Amino acid sequence: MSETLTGTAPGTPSGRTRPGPDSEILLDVQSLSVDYGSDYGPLPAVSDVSFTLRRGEILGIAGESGSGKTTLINALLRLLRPPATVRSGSAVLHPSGGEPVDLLSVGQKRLRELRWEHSAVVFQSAMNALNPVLRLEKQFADALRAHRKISKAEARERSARMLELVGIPAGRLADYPHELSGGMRQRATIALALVCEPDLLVMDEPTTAVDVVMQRQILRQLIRLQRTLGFSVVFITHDLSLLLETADRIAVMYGGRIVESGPAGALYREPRHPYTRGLRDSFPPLQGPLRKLTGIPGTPPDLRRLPPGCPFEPRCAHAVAACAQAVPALEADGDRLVACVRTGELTAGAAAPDETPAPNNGEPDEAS
Ligand SMILES: Nc1ncnc2c1ncn2[C@@H]1O[C@H](COP(=O)(O)OP(=O)(O)OP(=O)(O)O)[C@@H](O)[C@H]1O
Repeated sequence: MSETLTGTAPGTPSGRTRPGPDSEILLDVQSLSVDYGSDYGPLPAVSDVSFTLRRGEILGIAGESGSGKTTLINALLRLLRPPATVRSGSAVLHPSGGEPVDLLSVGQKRLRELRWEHSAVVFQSAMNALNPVLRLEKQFADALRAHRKISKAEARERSARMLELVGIPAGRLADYPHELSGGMRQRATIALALVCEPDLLVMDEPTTAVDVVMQRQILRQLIRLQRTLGFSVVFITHDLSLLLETADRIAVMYGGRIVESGPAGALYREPRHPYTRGLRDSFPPLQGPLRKLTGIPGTPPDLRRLPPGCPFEPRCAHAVAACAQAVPALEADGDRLVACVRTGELTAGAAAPDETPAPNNGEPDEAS
């Protein structure tokens, strides 16, 4: 199902103008499924995922470890390696000034042109993404001059501007990565990804390796950069609270599927899928009063033995017989899309959890 959310508020907590439903679409992902080949047969790591990303929009994708987030973005970036196979789907990028292109099937030559110029990525291990034996200036210039016909002086000037945009003095271009502090290296990595001013920035847990204070600084910086340069972001994390202040919309993944998506603030404050609620209550909020952290009982699903119905059913305190029978469709529910047969009842507060939830192992599990 295509995600066409309406009713998003015009502003965000950060003061950015949130792209509305009429904003131009940058990326249109439809029915994407990815399997890993194994001795047990194909393991469905991503199943029937659809979403759209608008120009200037920040989309957060949240879910526990193993929910399929990295596989999803690796498919979009064409970084999947065997035994992974894209089983079906399309991911059409509308690059500025160019023809729409399906990232899943485009030829290698065009793909190389699109990288850096139209899409860039910051990985989990952002700290190690810089080449330790090259000064920053050389790394920035190499990226720029591979894609733009510009002089050395122009490349230096652009690199300096980009570094300054992330709060690093231009003079540090002469430094080697080890001469920067951890937070600076992280920000330099983001600046490098953005040096060719791409339309799309994909970030896979970019703040995992830094402390909470640094996390917030980097996220604020990201929002400032987004406001200045106007790119779109797909931001992946296991911590829903990180997305509250950063993302315009959030999609929550479980067992390879999107189980809920909607405007970030509303989804965080009033989650409709029981898994979204469990994920939210697994991490302390970045701001506001502390909540009791409850975690989610049980463990994420084993892809070799997915239940026939809702993948979350074995861990869900609200599960009823119908939940075990068929995978619920992702359906519109006001400002959201939710894949839960009980969404109406749960939203109205009519349903109490069953007396005895049936988690896999009965132990609270850290959602990470
Ligand atoms: N090379 C592989 N071969 C087989 N299965 C894999 C492979 N890589 C990932 N998987 C499985 O695919 C599923 C999705 O993994 P993926 O890394 O995409 O999830 P994730 O949500 O990004 O988790 P994390 O936050 O830990 O990276 C998991 O069950 C994982 O075990």
